[in-house]
Amino acid sequence: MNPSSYYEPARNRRPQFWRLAMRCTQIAATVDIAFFFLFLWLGSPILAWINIISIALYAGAYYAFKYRRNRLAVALIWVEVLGHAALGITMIGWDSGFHYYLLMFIPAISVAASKRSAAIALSVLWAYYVGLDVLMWNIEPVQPISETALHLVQLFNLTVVFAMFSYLASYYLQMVVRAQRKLKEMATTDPLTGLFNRRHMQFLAESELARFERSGHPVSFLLLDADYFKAINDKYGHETGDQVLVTLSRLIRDELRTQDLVARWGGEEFLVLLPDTRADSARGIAERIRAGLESFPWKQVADQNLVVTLSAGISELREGDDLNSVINRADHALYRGKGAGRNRVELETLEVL
Ligand SMILES: Nc1nc2c(ncn2[C@@H]2O[C@H](COP(=O)(O)OP(=O)(O)OP(=O)(O)O)[C@@H](O)[C@H]2O)c(=O)[nH]1
Repeated sequence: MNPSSYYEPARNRRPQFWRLAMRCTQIAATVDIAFFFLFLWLGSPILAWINIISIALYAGAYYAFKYRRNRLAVALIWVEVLGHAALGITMIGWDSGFHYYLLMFIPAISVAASKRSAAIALSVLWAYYVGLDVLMWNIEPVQPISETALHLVQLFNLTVVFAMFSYLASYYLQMVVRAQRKLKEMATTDPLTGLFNRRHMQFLAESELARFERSGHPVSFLLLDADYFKAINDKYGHETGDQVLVTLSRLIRDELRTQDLVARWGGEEFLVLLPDTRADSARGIAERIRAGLESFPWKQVADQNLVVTLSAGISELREGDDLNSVINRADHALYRGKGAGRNRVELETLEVL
């Protein structure tokens, strides 16, 4: 158990699991309604009325879950499944297949309980299952039904358990896929701007470098840095600063093609990788971004006086380059632009090579 979940109340942990448990109580109650009619039809009114008790227990469990009394809900489900299995088996025999339902607890226990509690609960479940089996070797069913009817009940139970296991498996698969997607998103994107984060951009850029080595297609890099961003934060506050960064990211993204990659490289610094683009064309793109920012109605974000500009440095990948060298050249060009008064786009120069 990790420390954060230790301090969380048990009922708040794994909400998807409890939602699934609620859905299962609904399904189980529906199955018991079907059982009620099946046993009436088979001429076993006692077994039919046992299902009414089961439906009441599932209804109780459903409302207990709804009002977050999860412990009570789980207790009611245990009572129902253990009781129903024992009654069904002792009344009409082991071949009725009521014991299959006990197996449904195995994944549920493993997911919901801590390791130690799961080990205890699974041992108790195993003992109960085996105990019922041994008992039925030694006694005859109390209210036997015809062999055909017994077969019918077994088929029904088997089908329900198959369907429920399939449903649980697909639900868990869905949950795992969703969690994986979320984790991937968290590992690769910057939470504020939604752009790639620095680490993921490094990974993507390395692949572009490898592609360049194979194909020799041109690749350009733009390093963009907001001007006087500290002053924006100081004057308008950090929250407005954040909004400026979000808007800036959107404006940059809007000027790029789908194959271009853009990342938040640092606090107020962005790196754009332009595949199949020469430095001259990259300059045009950077100019468009710069001009777009200049003409953007920033008063939407803060007040009338907010002005946001950026400086950009450009480099083009050359043979023998690694990621550091090509970004370094863009960085030098960027700081030449800063030194020359900001709100400028500068190309790399040969002396930095
Ligand atoms: N609001 C906000 N500010 C940030 C974030 N990340 C970095 N900053 C701020 O960005 C500012 C960058 O300041 P500097 O590096 O001095 O650069 P600058 O003020 O833009 O000056 P020049 O780059 O020289 O034009 C710092 O005050 C950082 O605190 C962020 O996520 N949100």
